[in-house]
Amino acid sequence: EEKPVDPYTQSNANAGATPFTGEQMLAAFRGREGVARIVDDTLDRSVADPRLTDIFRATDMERLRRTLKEQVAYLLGAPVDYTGRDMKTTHKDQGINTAEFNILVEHMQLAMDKEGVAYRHQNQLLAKLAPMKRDVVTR
Ligand code: HEM
Repeated sequence: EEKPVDPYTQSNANAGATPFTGEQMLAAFRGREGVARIVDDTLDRSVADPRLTDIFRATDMERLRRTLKEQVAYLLGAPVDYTGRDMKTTHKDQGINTAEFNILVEHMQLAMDKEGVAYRHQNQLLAKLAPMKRDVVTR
């Protein structure tokens, strides 16, 4: 069961970028089921990584898995709303540095490889996520 969070205004703008148009990108990620597998695998790898374990110690993983799946599906053009918080509010007290940001991206690349997502499509998603670094990295 998810833990309650402080009230916030729900908006797709909280996803931090505008989605791809058309159905091609979502198809390249094997649809919402592929996205779910990629997010679960990325988070499994991240939580198990001794370089990141401490960061996720207090995290409601059930909520993170749900909202990250929504966010990625939304950005890939799926007809779904992102119901999570914005990237700046979410990460402001996490103390994440650039090295840790890059490690999580590497885990996501491995997860996308495992799902069989072509590099061209992987890079298109990563290019959309990259500018969020300024809201995620605080030290
Ligand atoms: C562009 C990259 C990233 C995206 C798109 C992203 C996305 C998200 C989302 C959607 C949430 C949940 C929002 C909510 O609860 O409403 C979240 C929370 C969180 N993220 Fe990220 N994240 C990114 C990078 C990172 C990195 C690099 C780390 C650590 C290495 C990280 C650690 C966390 C933690 C610990 C939480 C839970 C915060 C809490 O417990 O309140 N994130 N992230």
